[in-house]
Amino acid sequence: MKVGVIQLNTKWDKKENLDTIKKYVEEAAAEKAELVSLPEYCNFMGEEKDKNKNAEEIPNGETTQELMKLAKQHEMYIHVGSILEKKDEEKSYNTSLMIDPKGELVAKYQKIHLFDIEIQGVSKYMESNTIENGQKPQMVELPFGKAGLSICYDLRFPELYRGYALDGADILFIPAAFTRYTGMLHWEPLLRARAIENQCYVIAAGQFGTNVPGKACYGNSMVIDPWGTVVSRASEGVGITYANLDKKLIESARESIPSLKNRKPEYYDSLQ
Ligand SMILES: NC(=O)CC(=O)C(=O)O
Repeated sequence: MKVGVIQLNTKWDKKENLDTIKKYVEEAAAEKAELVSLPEYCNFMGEEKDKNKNAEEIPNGETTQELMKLAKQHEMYIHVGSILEKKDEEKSYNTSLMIDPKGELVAKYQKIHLFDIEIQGVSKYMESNTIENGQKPQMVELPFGKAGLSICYDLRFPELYRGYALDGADILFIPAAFTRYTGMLHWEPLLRARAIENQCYVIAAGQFGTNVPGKACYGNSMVIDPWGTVVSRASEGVGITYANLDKKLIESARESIPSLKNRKPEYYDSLQ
């Protein structure tokens, strides 16, 4: 399966953001990609006070409707890294979608782990001020195999991905708006670890550059194979990078090093 991973610099202007997405989806269709993956918060990034105003109903909101049309027009899967989904007057969900080539919404995942962190002298984020966390994992069946959905900060919680792998995932989607500072330190090693330990493809579309004044994202969107090799990586800026997923690499990784089969959970499941 050929996938296109779109790296964006999403800002507050939704129309401009959607136009950029359309341009890259069209390019991916011309390149015969079967699936494109978009980053977290692909249609809007702005000040905290504007987030809820830009949240939409799913599937009836403008962004979902537009992307459903686009998927149908180009007969491809669109993995919508995330958009703000309306919850109530106070809060939204940070929600990932999978749209199939008929233009139908086939999976929806709400970010479970919210980015509430403070690095002294560097940055502070309190995603839970504006976002309500999701409460369940979500897998989706693709022609290539099963995929597990997640978003950004979820990457730091390996138990979610192990659960997906044990439930038969071949692909882990990890769209993000990873910060530049934490990205330089942790993005690639964590992504490669998730791919290696679960012997899955990892597809990680990221935001790049400054989206909101004073806050910058790391970019480095990538596809990693089940051996942990980075097979495709976006360069600096906005753009698209492609990779061909090969089922044989999943089989060879799992046959050569059967670590998923060699687990002994009976000895450590009691640890908390
Ligand atoms: N932005 C996030 O949700 C996560 C992140 O930047 C990090 O974990 O670091």
